Amino acid sequence: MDTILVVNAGSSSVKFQVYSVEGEGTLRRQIKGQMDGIGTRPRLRASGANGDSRADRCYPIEAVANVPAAMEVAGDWLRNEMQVNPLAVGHRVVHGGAEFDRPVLIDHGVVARLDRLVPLAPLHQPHNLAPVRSILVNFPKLPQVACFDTAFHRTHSAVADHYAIPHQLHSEGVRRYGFHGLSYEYISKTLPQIAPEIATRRIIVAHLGSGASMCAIKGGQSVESTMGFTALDGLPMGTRPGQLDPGVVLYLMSEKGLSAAKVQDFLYRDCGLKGLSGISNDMRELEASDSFNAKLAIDCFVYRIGLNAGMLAAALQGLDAFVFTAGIGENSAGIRARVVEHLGWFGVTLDAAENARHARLISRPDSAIPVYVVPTDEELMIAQHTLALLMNGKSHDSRTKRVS
Ligand SMILES: Nc1ncnc2c1ncn2[C@@H]1O[C@H](COP(=O)(O)OP(=O)(O)O)[C@@H](O)[C@H]1O
Ligand SMILES: CC(=O)OP(=O)(O)O
Ligand SMILES: [Mg+2]
Repeated sequence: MDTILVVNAGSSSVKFQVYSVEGEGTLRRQIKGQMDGIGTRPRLRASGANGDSRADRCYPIEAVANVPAAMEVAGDWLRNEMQVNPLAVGHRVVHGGAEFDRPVLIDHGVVARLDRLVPLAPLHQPHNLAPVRSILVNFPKLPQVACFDTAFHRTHSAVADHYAIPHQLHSEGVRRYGFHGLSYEYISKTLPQIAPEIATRRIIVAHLGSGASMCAIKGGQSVESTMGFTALDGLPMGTRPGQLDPGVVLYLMSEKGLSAAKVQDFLYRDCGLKGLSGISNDMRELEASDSFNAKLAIDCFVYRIGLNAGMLAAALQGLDAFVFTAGIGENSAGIRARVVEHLGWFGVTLDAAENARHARLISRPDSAIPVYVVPTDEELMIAQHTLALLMNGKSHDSRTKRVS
């Protein structure tokens, strides 16, 4: 069977899918799995084509302490127990910089150019590139495709993409890229089937996972994102602070004597829900906790989502729908209810029963706008892009290029 393997390394999980390639270039999912809870409660779960369980294994925290360890466990399982021997591999690569505005076939030159972006995504890019390199060495003939989190946001206006800093820095690439683009692309492509009446209108999508961001989408295209140059900006995340006065960074360096490397580590690993709560970066643990600081962390998280919704509604000049997705957005009825409360000023009302059962539409009929829960599928986007590049030598979606 001809298959495509998709690898998606996030900040707290490694997700993978295997698709068979059938007649006329149709993709059929054969295996879907993930190792999540990395660093807290590592668990490998995978299912087959019919949703049948293929694996459900918990690991001691020290056995899967980080993303590379998770990748190794998942890779061994796919090779040795599932005998996966793919035709091509599609990778999520978080940062495509100014150069990569669409998926690309990988060679050594591409890897070298993507390697230069490691400082702009230190929590992800090294993990994204590690399997790419290992496959290039061990299976040099196996086609590999890189699909970027940043690409979907290349439709932003020049105004949205500029920081108010001297133009020279913008030309060098210091600009607002935005991330989670594969997830937003999937939602944007899926909405015409599930909610055609709003699909081309003004939508905020809240991708609330270990990394979290929100995207303003109009006419199916990204117009604004809460994330910028790096995946540090915007909402508080599992271990990242989100929006932070740059003065705090100066203070850490000049008054606390932290080196640039220490500040980087601090901002990517010690802040966000973990830093605020002092307990965990994992929303499940915070929701289960009675601690004052766990509650504070959740309060800050939902408050900032509310604030950023106002900002994105301004970018869209109105709002026609709100969509929740990713680990927290898809699974936590409690957080969704709290966020909708913050949208109450706008006339948004929640159907508590539908929210509790994770229905697709969770707002009441009298709500000012509908609120949806749409499970994301970054891996399907990657598989489609990978197949399109294999078949045509071009990307699945040649998006309108930004004019700037
Ligand atoms: N049932 C749940 N309730 C609350 N939070 C959940 C639930 N399931 C997953 N999550 C949260 O989702 C987050 C992981 O989301 P995910 O989108 O998989 O992140 P990433 O891709 O960045 O690793 C974690 O904070 C986890 O606690
Ligand atoms: C860009 C980013 O934050 O990704 P993730 O949510 O997968 O960590
Ligand atoms: Mg993710």
